[in-house]
Amino acid sequence: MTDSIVAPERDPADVPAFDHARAEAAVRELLAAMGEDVEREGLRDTPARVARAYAELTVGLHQRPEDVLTTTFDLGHDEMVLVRDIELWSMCEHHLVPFTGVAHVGYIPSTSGKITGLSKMARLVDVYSKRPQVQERLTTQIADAMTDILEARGVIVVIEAEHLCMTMRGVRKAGARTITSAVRGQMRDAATRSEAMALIRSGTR
Ligand SMILES: Nc1nc2c(ncn2[C@@H]2O[C@H](COP(=O)(O)OP(=O)(O)OP(=O)(O)O)[C@@H](O)[C@H]2O)c(=O)[nH]1
Ligand SMILES: [Zn+2]
Repeated sequence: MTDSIVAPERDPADVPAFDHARAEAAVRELLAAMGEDVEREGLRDTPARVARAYAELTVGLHQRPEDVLTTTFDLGHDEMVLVRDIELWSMCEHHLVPFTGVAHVGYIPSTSGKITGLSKMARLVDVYSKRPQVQERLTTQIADAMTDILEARGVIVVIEAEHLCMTMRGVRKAGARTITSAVRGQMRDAATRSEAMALIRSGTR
C-alpha cells in the first residue's frame, strides 16, 4: 500500500467547508449512474438529504482534538482511568460505508495529575470517527491526541468494530470483528497493560 495509515493530520483550518451544492450534484450523478430516474418523486429531495447526511458524517474533519479535550482538572490523580464501550460509528474510506463498534480508552494521567472530563474521551472518539477513516488510523489518532494533549504518562486505545463493507457486500462475513489497539508510554509496561486489558475484557458479554 502506498498511502500511509498514519497520514499526517490535516489542520481543520485547511479543510474547505462542506460544499453542499457539489455533494448534491455528485449524488444526482450517482443515482443517474445506477440507472435511476432522479426526477421521480421519492428521489427528488435525495441529493440534498444525502449531502446533509454526509456533512454530518464528516464533521470531524472540521474539529480539532484540543477543542474537545478542553476541560481538564488537576486532581493529582495518578492512577489509570478507563472508559470502556464508547459507541462509535465511522465510515470506511475505501467504500464510504459505515463501520461500527466500541472504543475503550484508558490513560495514566500526567505527573501533575492532569485529567479530563470522562465525556471528553467519548467526544474525542467522535472527532476522529466522523471522517473517512480506516480503523488503524482512528485508533492511533485517539491514542496520540490523549498522549499529546493530556501529557498522559500512558495511553491504551482498543477498538472493536464490524465493517459493513465486509458484511453487506464483498466477502459478506457478518459478525467478523476487527480489533485494533494502540499503546503508549507506561501503558506498554506488561503489568499495567494486562491490568488495562483485564478491565476491558471484564466487560465482554
Ligand atoms: N486495514 C483496513 N482495511 C480496511 C478497513 N476498512 C475496509 N478495509 C479493507 O479495504 C480493502 C480494500 O480492498 P480493495 O481490493 O481495494 O477493494 P474491494 O475490491 O472492494 O475489496 P473487497 O472488500 O475484498 O471486495 C478491503 O480488503 C476492505 O476490507 C480498515 O479500516 N482497515
Ligand atoms: Zn470498506
